[in-house]
Amino acid sequence: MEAVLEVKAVTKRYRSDRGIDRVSFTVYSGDIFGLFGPNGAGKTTLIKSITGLCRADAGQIAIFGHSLTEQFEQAMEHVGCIVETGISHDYLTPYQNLQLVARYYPEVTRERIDEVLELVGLSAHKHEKVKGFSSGMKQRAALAAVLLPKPRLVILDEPTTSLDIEGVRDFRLIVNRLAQEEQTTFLISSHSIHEMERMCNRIGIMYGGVMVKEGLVSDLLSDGQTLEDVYLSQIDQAKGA
Ligand SMILES: Nc1ncnc2c1ncn2[C@@H]1O[C@H](COP(=O)(O)OP(=O)(O)OP(=O)(O)O)[C@@H](O)[C@H]1O
Repeated sequence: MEAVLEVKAVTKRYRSDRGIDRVSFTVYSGDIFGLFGPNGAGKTTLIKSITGLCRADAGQIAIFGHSLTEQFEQAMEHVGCIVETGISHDYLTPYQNLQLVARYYPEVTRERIDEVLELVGLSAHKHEKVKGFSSGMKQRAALAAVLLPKPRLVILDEPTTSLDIEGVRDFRLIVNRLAQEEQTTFLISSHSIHEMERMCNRIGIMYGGVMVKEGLVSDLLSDGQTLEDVYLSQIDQAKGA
């Protein structure tokens, strides 16, 4: 199994003395990796460190075998990410937004733009300005832009926050479909284990800046436990430690 993302002993401390401490984990090709933890656990800090939006104080990160610090461009070449808010221009339509993104990728065709709009469920709205969209529709438009060049690793920070129940279900279907049809690997953070339970094959649980548990969902579940049981018992243990 190919290691797509290797994170080794990554530490990032803010001036507040909070942050993340010696976080290590690996995401393998084809994984849908769910990164869970309560507010302030360090998920966004970890994702920002992985995507180069903030510089880790210590540790190593490699993506597709390329060091993030020494070979940033190669490391990020096949990565698509949305951290905090996705980028889409409000005064343009989703179609025009995708045309803009496509200018950076000569291999992206008009058919691919239509395919991605269909995938995220925006075909019927592709010629309406993003300005009038609900936050869930804006999230779909941002996701379309990330998926356009067929990234091999997609990193999403809290992608389901503005989605309604149907939107969460659609998101899950999109992720599963891409994992199967385009062999896309995912790293997705969330505080809602319910939403991700049916999607992830591997999870990491963070608390207080530390990765308290990590592994295959199939290994973590035993004796009829749900992922929520595993999550809550890990958080309780970490609180008591
Ligand atoms: N720019 C910053 N300066 C100082 N402290 C920060 C900064 N960003 C985050 N922190 C602190 O670092 C810790 C981890 O925050 P982070 O945003 O990574 O957590 P999170 O798991 O993503 O939380 P949430 O689920 O609420 O988004 C928190 O205690 C937070 O207060």
